[in-house]
Amino acid sequence: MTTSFGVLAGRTLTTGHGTENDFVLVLDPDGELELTAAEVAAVCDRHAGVGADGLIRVVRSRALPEGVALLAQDPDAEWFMDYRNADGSLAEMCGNGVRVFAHYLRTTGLAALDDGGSVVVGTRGGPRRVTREGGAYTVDMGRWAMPGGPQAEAEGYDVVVEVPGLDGPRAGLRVSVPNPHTVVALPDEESLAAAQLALTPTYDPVPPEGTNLELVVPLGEDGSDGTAVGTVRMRVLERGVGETRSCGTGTCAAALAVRAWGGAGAPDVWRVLVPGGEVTVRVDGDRVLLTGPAVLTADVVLRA
Ligand SMILES: N[C@@H](CCC[C@H](N)C(=O)O)C(=O)O
Repeated sequence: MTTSFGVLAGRTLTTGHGTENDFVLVLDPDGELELTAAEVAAVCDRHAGVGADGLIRVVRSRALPEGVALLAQDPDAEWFMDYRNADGSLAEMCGNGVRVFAHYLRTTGLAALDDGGSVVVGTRGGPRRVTREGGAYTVDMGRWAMPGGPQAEAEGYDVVVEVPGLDGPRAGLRVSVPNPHTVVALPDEESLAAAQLALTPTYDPVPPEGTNLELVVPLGEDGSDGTAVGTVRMRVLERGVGETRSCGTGTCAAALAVRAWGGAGAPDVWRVLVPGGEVTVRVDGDRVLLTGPAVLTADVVLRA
């Protein structure tokens, strides 16, 4: 198959990851690049391209119609994260990507971001403030929601999911942050390992915008320093990608679902263990915050 990088041919891209959820970043400050889904998919292809879970275009908000609308909400959102999944589809938000985006702005000098400092990043899900603390990044991920409403939250599920490799259908809880997630609890790590995420799960009802799927095993709580902290292990099947080694919005969804299942008194702070590392999720009322690392790995020039 011939791979065409199209308008990206000849460009220098930067690669990076957050807990091994990996991205290619392309700088397009004035919004001159009209990317097609095929071009994004060609670059993200792990055999014929650079390889990544997603592509992030780094563009000034004022250069995009959706960015201009966002600047009316938050004039500090100078830069916009134009996020595409590996198959070229658009997504509302990427929790690992927005940390890598902030780290890219800092590393390239496009934004001053000292320790303790912060930057507002425009996304399709709204403006997101990212704060650098001790080398890690904390993202105010904004308001979360459970599309099934209070009834689903109280009952703990609003969708039935069949996952290949697991014995029988499972109850899932939908969470929006604001991209769509479905969280399914499993009893133990053996079941988590048995799930065949290379095969396609089925959902009833079928989520209209598609969904990311998080399989989680709650691992208990620890209150040693006075604040209860829960721990959960997670695997994720990302919409538009496949199984990835982490998903930031997915870790928020996982923590929110496990917290709902725990009922009153469940911790607000969760360590979420993913194949690519660990992040911390803190629920603050109707908002959720995500803390984790961000790494840049290489600059690569695409051949024409
Ligand atoms: N990996 C991201 C989520 C990327 C978008 C997702 N695949 C979707 O289509 O909603 C994250 O870290 O949140």
